[in-house]
Amino acid sequence: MGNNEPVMQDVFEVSSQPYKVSLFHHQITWCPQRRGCEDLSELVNLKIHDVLSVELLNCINSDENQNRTEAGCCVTVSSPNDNSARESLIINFAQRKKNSNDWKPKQTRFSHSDSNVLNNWLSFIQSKIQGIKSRPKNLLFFVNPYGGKRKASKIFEKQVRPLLIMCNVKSTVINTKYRNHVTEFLTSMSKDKLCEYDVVVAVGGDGTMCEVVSGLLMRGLDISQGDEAPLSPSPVPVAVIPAGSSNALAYTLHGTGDATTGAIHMILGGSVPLDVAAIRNHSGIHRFIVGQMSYGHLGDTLHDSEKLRWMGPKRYDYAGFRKFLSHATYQGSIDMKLSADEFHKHPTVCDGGSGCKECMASGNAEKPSEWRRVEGKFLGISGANISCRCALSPMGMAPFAHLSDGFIDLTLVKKASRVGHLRYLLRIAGDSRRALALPFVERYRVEEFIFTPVQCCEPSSSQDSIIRGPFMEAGSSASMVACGCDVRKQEKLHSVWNCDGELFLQPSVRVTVHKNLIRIMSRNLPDFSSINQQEHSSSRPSTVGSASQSNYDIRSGWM
Ligand SMILES: Nc1ncnc2c1ncn2[C@@H]1O[C@H](COP(=O)(O)OP(=O)(O)OP(=O)(O)O)[C@@H](O)[C@H]1O
Repeated sequence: MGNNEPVMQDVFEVSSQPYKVSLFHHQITWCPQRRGCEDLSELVNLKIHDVLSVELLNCINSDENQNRTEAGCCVTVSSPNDNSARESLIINFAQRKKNSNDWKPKQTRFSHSDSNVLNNWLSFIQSKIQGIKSRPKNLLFFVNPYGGKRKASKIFEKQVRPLLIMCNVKSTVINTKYRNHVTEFLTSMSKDKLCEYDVVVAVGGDGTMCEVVSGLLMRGLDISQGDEAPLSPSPVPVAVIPAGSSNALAYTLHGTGDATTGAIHMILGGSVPLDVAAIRNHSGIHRFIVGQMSYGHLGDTLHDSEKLRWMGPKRYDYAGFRKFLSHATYQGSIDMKLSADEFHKHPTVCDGGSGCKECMASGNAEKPSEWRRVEGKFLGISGANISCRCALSPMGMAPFAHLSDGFIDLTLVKKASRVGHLRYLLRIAGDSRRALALPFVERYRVEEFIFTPVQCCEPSSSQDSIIRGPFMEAGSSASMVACGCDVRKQEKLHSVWNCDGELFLQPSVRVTVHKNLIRIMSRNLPDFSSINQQEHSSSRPSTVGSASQSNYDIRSGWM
C-alpha cells in the first residue's frame, strides 16, 4: 500500500451529514458526501501530528463525557444535538486560527453504527499518537503568581490544565513563593528526580524562564573552576507558557503571547536548540540570559518601573516615556569578539534551530574571530540572544538574532538627538530592521563582549572588581568599576542592566555566549513566508517580514 493510499476509509456522520473519512499514516481527511459524491471543495485535512487526543463517546454516558470536556473550557463540539443513539469517535485536535499565529483546540465527532469500525479507528489513531516520541508525558510546572498581570495561576488552571487532562499528560505544579525559588528548587533536586520529567515548564514571563534555565545549568557547573568553569547542556528540555509582561521568548518562539498556543506546542512535542549567554566576572557566573540584556534607556526604564508594578505591564510604557524625556546618555567602552562568518554582513531572520541555515552554519567560519573596541556615549546598549519579539515590537528589537547560532546580537545606540532617539524607538515598534539602518545605530554579532563604564575618578590600587578587556592595560582608568565618589554622581554616570526583565546593578560586565545549551519546546517558528514573498516583489520592506534567503543591507535596506 503506497503512502497515498488510505489505511482505512468509511462513511461517518459528522454534524448529522454523511462524510467520507479517510485515514492515512500521517493525516485524516473528511469531506461531505452528497448524493454519493464527495464534495472536495469542503475537504478537511488534519495532520496526525496535530491530533491532541482521540476517544470513544458512548451514548449511554454521553452527557457525563460531554460535561467533562466542557469543564475543560477548551473545546468546541461540532454538533451537540446529533447522533444521540450512536457511538461516536471524538477527535480533539489543534488548529491554527486564520491569519494568526494562535492555535486553538477543536473537536469533531464522527458517528458510526458499527462499534467495531469505531474501535479500529480509535486503536489506529491512538497507536499513531503514542508513536510520536517527542510528546512529553510528565511535566514539571513552575507557576509564578507574581509576574505580568498576576494571572499565571488562573491561566494555568483555565488554559493549560484542561489540555493536560485531555491528552493524559501527568503534571507536578509548584507555585513560586519568592524570587529565585525556581533556581533554588532545581539546583537542589537530585538528577534522578529531575530526569523523571520530560520537560520543565515556566508559567510566567522571561524572568521565570531565566530562573528555570539558571537552575538547570547551575546544576552541572563546577564552581571550583571559577570564571572559566565549562557549562554542560541541560539534561531536560524547557517550555514556556506566557503569563508575564512582555513574554518575549514565547512571542519569538510562537509568534504570539497566547497561553493556549504555548500549551498546544508544548503538548504536541518538538523542540529547538537555544543558546544561553552568561554574565561573568572573575569569581564565576553571575547570571544567565535567555532573551536580552540592555543598558541605558531600557535598563533605566526597568529600574523605574519596578516601583510601579501595581500598574501591570503598562508600567513599562509610563516609565519608558519618562526616561525618554530625560534623554540620558552613558559613556563607556565595549570590547567585543566579532563573528567571522558572512552572516554578519548579510543578516537573516531565524527560521528556528535545525531548520535555520544560519544556526546550522555558525561556528564553521574559517577566519579566527577578531576583537574590536567601540567607545563613546550611548543612549542604549543591548545584547540579544533571541530576536525578542513582543506585542510592541512584532519583529523584535534584534530582528537578526538567532536562537542557536552561538552569537549575541549587540546593538549600540549612540548619542543622538531626541528626535533621532524617538525615530529609533518608533522603528523598533514597526519594522525593526529599519531601526538598525539609522546612522547612530550599530549592530554587531558577537561571541563575547565586555562593557566598561567611564569612571568618575582615578582608580585606587585596592579596587578589585575589575573586568579586563583585551585592550585594557592593568590599572588603566577604563578598567575600574568601583570608587569612593558620591553615589549620586555615580548614578548619573552609570545605568543598570535589564537582564530578561530583572535588574542587574553592576554596570561593568563580561558576557559570553554558549551554543545550544538548552532545548526549548517549539514546533515551528512563526511563518512569515507569505509576507516574505510580498517583500520580494516590492522595493521597500513592509511592517512585518523575514529577511531569510534575501539580501537585506543594514545600511541601505533592501538590495
Ligand atoms: N512569589 C513571588 N513573589 C515575588 N517575586 C516572585 C515570586 N515568584 C517569582 N518571583 C519573581 O518575579 C519576577 C518577575 O517574573 P516574570 O519575569 O516571570 O514576570 P514579568 O517581569 O512580569 O514578565 P516579563 O519578564 O516577560 O516582562 C521574577 O524575577 C521572579 O524571580
